[in-house]
Amino acid sequence: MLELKNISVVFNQGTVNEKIALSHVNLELEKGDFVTIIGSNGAGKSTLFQTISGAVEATEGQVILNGQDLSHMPEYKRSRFIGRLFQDPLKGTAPSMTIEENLSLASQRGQHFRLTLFSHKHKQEMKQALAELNLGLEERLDMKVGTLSGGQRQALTLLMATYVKPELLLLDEHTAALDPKTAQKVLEISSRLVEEHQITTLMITHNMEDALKYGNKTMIMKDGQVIAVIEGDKREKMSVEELIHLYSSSTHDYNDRIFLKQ
Ligand SMILES: Nc1ncnc2c1ncn2[C@@H]1O[C@H](COP(=O)(O)OP(=O)(O)OP(=O)(O)O)[C@@H](O)[C@H]1O
Repeated sequence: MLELKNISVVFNQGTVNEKIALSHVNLELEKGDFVTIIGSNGAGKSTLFQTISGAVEATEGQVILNGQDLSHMPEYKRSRFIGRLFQDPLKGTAPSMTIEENLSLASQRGQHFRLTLFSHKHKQEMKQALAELNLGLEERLDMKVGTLSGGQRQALTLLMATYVKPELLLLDEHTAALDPKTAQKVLEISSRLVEEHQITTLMITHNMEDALKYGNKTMIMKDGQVIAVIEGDKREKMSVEELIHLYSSSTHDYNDRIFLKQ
């Protein structure tokens, strides 16, 4: 489904500022896999997402999705079938447009955008999808998105990213800027949407509990490399303490956000 073949990313190659952000990363995912990614600061997690989404071109290696080599495809073309959410709830939605207008744009992913409002049937479908978020947004279609709270906005962004099912969804610490209660709610919505629609998903998190609670695989990164992928029985039985132990053997940076949170 998603194959990363020997991906390396070197920034400022050949200069004094040369930085190897990813080094020979290999990964093979099945359709519907939901992988949580943890790793110390600077491990290369965001660079990995940048490389998959096309914001950064790999220095070496290939990104293959459903058999198609995306390595040289520009980011805007990949965005037709790769959804991405960021930490900042302000990204991903248009604040001066209404909820309905934002969802109208999301429903046209991969087509030429036209700002058309929904037919009655589509409106009902949209209301149903909003109702499933359980945030009361289905009664506020005319509300400007800029007036929503961070959690509501991130849940809406999530709905928009999955409204037309993407082939791959990248969640880049998308709940890190929310308060803990709202973060859990948005994570639960994420997990439900991903499972319902069987969307292959990668999620970066600094929360070890969430890394084990959500998804079916957990990947640990260090110094630009994938050092472990935990899955199956081993993952089922793994406690947060064991994961922290495994993780801590990969980093000695005790200013790392994971340690500061425990
Ligand atoms: N555009 C860039 N130019 C030069 N170096 C970069 C660039 N982007 C990232 N890096 C470096 O590459 C390494 C990996 O960075 P990356 O942001 O991918 O790590 P991360 O695992 O997402 O870290 P964090 O958890 O702190 O966000 C870091 O050393 C970073 O400083």
